[in-house]
Amino acid sequence: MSTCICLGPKRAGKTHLLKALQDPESIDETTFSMPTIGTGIYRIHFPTKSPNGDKNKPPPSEAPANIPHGGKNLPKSIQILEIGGSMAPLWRQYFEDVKKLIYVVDTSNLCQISAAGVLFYSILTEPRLQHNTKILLVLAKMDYSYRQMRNEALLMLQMQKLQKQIRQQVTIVEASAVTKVGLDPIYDWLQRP
Ligand SMILES: Nc1nc2c(ncn2[C@@H]2O[C@H](COP(=O)(O)OP(=O)(O)OP(=O)(O)O)[C@@H](O)[C@H]2O)c(=O)[nH]1
Repeated sequence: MSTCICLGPKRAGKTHLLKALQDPESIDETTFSMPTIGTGIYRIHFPTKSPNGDKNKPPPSEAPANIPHGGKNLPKSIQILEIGGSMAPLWRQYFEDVKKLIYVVDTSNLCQISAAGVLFYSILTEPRLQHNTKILLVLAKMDYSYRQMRNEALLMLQMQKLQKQIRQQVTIVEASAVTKVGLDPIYDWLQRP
């Protein structure tokens, strides 16, 4: 059963982002990710916070399944299924029992964004994703983009109009796999029940 899936157009930055979430040190500006043909599975371990607020990333082998946190058991890790951009015509096959959906858009490529918005809209209106699916929109490659790009990207995605037409609450995070901007809010979103 797929509980968390990651989608987005070709070369949007999904693999890079998931690798950076797995191991932030594994990605820098020289790293190249091959296009994902089919799907890929990533297990992401959440960084632990020490009492003084510092974050440590335990090696996966040391990570227990769950940790108590404020009286609740928050997951210690999550498995994410990445579906390659070249699989867009087949995305629908993966929409059963999805609890969390990450949609990645390349903010440095404004030519791609309108098409990315159309695909995003078709995902958000999918009946199987109406009730229990939480949505995260990642504005990726922010290290490439200038500050204003976030607003342009949201304009081109027609987010304001979209939010009025859909039932789901969409969380938006700006991120870069290279500078690691945005990784913390993504960990938080992934860890939240
Ligand atoms: N500067 C910068 N480049 C990035 C970043 N993320 C991805 N890239 C570049 O974009 C290329 C494509 O990224 P991928 O992560 O492979 O894209 P994808 O969405 O998995 O693509 P598909 O496998 O085709 O679906 C990478 O090889 C990097 O060169 C980022 O945060 N910053």
